[in-house]
Amino acid sequence: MQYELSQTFYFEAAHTLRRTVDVEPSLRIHGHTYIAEITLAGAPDDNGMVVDLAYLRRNIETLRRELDHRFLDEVAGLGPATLENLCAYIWRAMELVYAGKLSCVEVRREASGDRCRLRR
Ligand SMILES: Nc1nc2c(c(=O)[nH]1)N=C([C@H](O)[C@H](O)COP(=O)(O)OP(=O)(O)OP(=O)(O)O)CN2
Ligand SMILES: [Zn+2]
Repeated sequence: MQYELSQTFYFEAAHTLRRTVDVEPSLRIHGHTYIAEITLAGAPDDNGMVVDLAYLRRNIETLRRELDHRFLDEVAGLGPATLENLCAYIWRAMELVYAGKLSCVEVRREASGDRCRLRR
């Protein structure tokens, strides 16, 4: 039996974006509230847990500090601060800790209804 265990967190950050539409406002520094969700999949251990959520929250907090109240253009390794690249960045960070168990990373902006999911 496969279980999916998720934890959601948010971060607020600024960025610019090079685009072919809305060129000028996108190049201006602006901010978003991002909501991210990390999903781990697997079978429960003898304690009945896929992973202990307390550890997952600790690892997320380390990652959150790299993104919250940051200018995303300056975050090393992120690239253009799109939802796609944020999913990839979070995936790489979580994959280091939860290698075989990481199943999905989602990043969304509720204000505009934008959402991106990266799955194994
Ligand atoms: N494929 C993607 N396209 C776009 C992304 C993205 O992450 N992936 N991101 C953006 C922008 O960050 C942008 O600020 C959102 O712009 P837009 O869709 O034009 O909407 P608003 O400017 O109205 O957004 P507000 O959040 O309401 O300011 C664009 N495209
Ligand atoms: Zn933006």
